[in-house]
Amino acid sequence: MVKKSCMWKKKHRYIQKKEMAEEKQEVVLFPFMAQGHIIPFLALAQQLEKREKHNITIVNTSLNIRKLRSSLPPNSSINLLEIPFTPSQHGLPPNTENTDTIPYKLVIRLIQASTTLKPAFTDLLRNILLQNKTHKLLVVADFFLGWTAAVAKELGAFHAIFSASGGYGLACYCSLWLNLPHRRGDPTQEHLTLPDFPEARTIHRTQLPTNISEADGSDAWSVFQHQNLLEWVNSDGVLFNTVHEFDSVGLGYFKRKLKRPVWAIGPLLLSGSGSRGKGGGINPKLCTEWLDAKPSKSVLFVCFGSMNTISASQMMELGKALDRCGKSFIWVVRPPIGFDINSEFREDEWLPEGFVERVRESGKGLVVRDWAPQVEILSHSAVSVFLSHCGWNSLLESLSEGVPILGWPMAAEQFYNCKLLEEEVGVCVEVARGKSCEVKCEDIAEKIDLVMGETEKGVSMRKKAGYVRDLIRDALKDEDGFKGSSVKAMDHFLSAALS
Ligand SMILES: O=c1ccn([C@@H]2O[C@H](COP(=O)(O)OP(=O)(O)O[C@H]3O[C@H](CO)[C@@H](O)[C@H](O)[C@H]3O)[C@@H](O)[C@H]2O)c(=O)[nH]1
Repeated sequence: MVKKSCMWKKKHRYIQKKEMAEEKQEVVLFPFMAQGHIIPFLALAQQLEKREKHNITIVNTSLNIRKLRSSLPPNSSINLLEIPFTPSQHGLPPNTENTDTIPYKLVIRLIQASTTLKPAFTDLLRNILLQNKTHKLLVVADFFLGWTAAVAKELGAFHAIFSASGGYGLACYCSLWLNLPHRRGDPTQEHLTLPDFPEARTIHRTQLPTNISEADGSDAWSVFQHQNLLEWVNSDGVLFNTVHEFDSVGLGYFKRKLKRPVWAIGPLLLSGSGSRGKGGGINPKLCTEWLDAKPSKSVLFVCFGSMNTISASQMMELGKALDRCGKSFIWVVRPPIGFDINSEFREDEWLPEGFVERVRESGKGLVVRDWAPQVEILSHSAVSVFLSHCGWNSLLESLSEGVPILGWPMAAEQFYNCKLLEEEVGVCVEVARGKSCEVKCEDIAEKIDLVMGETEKGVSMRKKAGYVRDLIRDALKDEDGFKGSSVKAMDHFLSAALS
């Protein structure tokens, strides 16, 4: 009898819980299939989970869902839903479901292929709506998935674009796509201005990513970007993984263009990056132990994000520069451009002679293959400066810890992220530009010395980076009745989505 009543209570509690869950607003998050996009989406999901007012579902293709599952704690209430996708139907190698396994030139194919997910995504949303009593659905989708806005609109759901990039960088990038072409006509015209974003002042031709400098409006990238940006007008607003205090100019561009609200809710940061990427690399514990043995603010961290790499000659010069400047470093390496990104790393061929043994024996450096626990590294007190490709997540992770940046932008909006942080915020020095520029080891070493040493520039950058770290912490503060700008923006966004 006792057993029976216990079972009844359990069942009753289960039904109650289920009913409560059904009354919550459904939130469907749909990142583009790239680590630099999935990671901040996951951080957003975790932040919404804490509010306990939503049923949260992340949608993606099966391999990405598998990876996401392994990075969620077992007690997480976040649902993961697979959407069918067959890479070979789109001319992609088998198992290509994420930009981290393909060379940059195939990225556009994956982007184009993502538009074919529309029918399956529509069915998935319909099913979620059918199962939810409140019929309240909020869809948050990646800026590359503009087509999802029309789908949400048709189903009566609230839709927001989520940008994993910052406002300023994305404003320059979008403006360039909207004002094509930029191919070299007059060779004396080295500088461009953006007609709808004059705040960026001038952009040098070398700051154009290859796909933009070659675009003529009819190539695959142009066609996609144009269509995608047009679709944004169907959305109810744009969420940015950024901080209003240092990115208001770029955010203003989108308010003006779209006449929609824009919410700066960042930085959305995930910890435990060791388990969220491709794996391999280095054991995070080993990495921390190595850093523990280093003096405070003495280590340079070098990493170019989840999908970029440099040319073989640039890699060689960077290796020589690290040798020459004598600073301690952690360098995440992957095969240079033109070689299979998933192949063995040939240190004898791509790095200076004896480099790996030399740094291992002297204890000066750690050369990590493929993937390192970046967030943990940047938060270690031994780290002084981050040599980065200026992907927006990397920059936010660095600035959240007050670590200044040596910028080596390579693609997409990275050139303008670097420009913002160098020209407007003062926490970055550009060390090189692009994946094909000629670099000299002595120039790189000189810049490393400049920012890591006790130079006027180095001291000022470190001071400013500390100031930006405090700004970021304030933006995220939610205590004693004080709400920082990013917390407030999240509140405003959610109340708009519910109303
Ligand atoms: O060894 C590594 C390499 C990367 N990461 C993580 O991977 C993410 C990389 O993101 P990001 O720095 O933004 O670089 P990308 O992967 O290149 O990001 C793409 O997406 C970004 C957000 O839209 C854009 O700013 C970039 O231009 C675009 O290349 C970060 O969270 C890193 O912490 C690691 O944890 N370990």
